[in-house]
Amino acid sequence: MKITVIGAGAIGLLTSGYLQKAGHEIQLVTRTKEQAEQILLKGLSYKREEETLACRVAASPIHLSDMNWADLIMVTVKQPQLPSVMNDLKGKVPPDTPMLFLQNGMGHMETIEQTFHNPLFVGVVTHGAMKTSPVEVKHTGIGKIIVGGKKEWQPLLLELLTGDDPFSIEWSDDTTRMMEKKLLVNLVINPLTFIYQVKNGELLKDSRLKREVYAIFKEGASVLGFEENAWEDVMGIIQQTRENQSSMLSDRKAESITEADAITGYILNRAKKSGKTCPKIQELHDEVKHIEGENENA
Ligand SMILES: NC(=O)C1=CN([C@@H]2O[C@H](COP(=O)(O)OP(=O)(O)OC[C@H]3O[C@@H](n4cnc5c(N)ncnc54)[C@H](OP(=O)(O)O)[C@@H]3O)[C@@H](O)[C@H]2O)C=CC1
Ligand SMILES: CC(C)(CO)C(=O)C(=O)O
Repeated sequence: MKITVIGAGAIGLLTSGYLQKAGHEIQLVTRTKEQAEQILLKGLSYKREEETLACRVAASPIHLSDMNWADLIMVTVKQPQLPSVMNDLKGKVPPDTPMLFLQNGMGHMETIEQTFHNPLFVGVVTHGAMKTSPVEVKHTGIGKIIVGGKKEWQPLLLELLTGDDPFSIEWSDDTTRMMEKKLLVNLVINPLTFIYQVKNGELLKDSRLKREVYAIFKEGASVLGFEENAWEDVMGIIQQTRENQSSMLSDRKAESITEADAITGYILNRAKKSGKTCPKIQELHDEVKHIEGENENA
């Protein structure tokens, strides 16, 4: 399958590497001309434990990329970058080209559906990935990608779902629940790792942090309607990605806008609609926004 991956960050580089290895042809779309040139010159490499895998992929900056080439377009930019990417893609993607969106958080698909009437898919990623240079990514935690969309479009994605271990892609018939489960994970991990500037695994090592993790889990699970047994799943993903620097902590280090509005902000809105209060999540949200504001003004 010919796949255009938009966003050559941690997830874009990781998925491009593994999908190319699984036999797909990749066009990697960057924001800058400089990154595309480096990828063309050096290829990309993805590192898992002691093993480094390298591959060659096509690359071009978004304003020069051909959106007619691919059988599938995967969008792996972060939530705050989606509006600009959507704007760049408007009128350029053929109406029957399937598009798969792999963002953390919720709320984005409603906006995307208003602009694109293509076969749309949404996915969640539980891998840990850290970009270590414009052409290199470290696979810091093995998870999976779960995707979903309208059932009648599932056959379109079947070819993609044949990814090799440890890069498996699964289909979900219930995208809302799939996204809510991932939202609960990000709610618990991302803001705390951002605030305390620790790797995911530290959340389980430090007893004070673990208590905070549980308090956030309780509030989030109540808003999203999860039972106590969801705790095990959340713990499992923290454990799997213990060596990862969460994507929100990466934002702090890069002084970029975070995905807080689509994670803590989304939960707070949803709680408000159902008359619930989430003091702990409110506190976290305010703290992340405060630090983000300080970075912006620096
Ligand atoms: N990293 C992780 O471990 C995980 C991340 N996720 C989620 O996956 C999504 C992607 O995250 P991640 O890969 O970490 O993020 P990164 O910030 O590493 O990557 C985003 C990439 O998008 C690029 N980009 C921004 N604007 C444009 C544009 N207009 N055109 C083309 N490219 C653009 C950025 O380029 P530039 O750098 O030049 O600005 C950057 O390379 C997020 O929603 C995140 O929450 C989910 C699970 C795990
Ligand atoms: C899976 C996890 C928690 C990995 O760190 C992630 O989604 C993120 O960093 O945003």
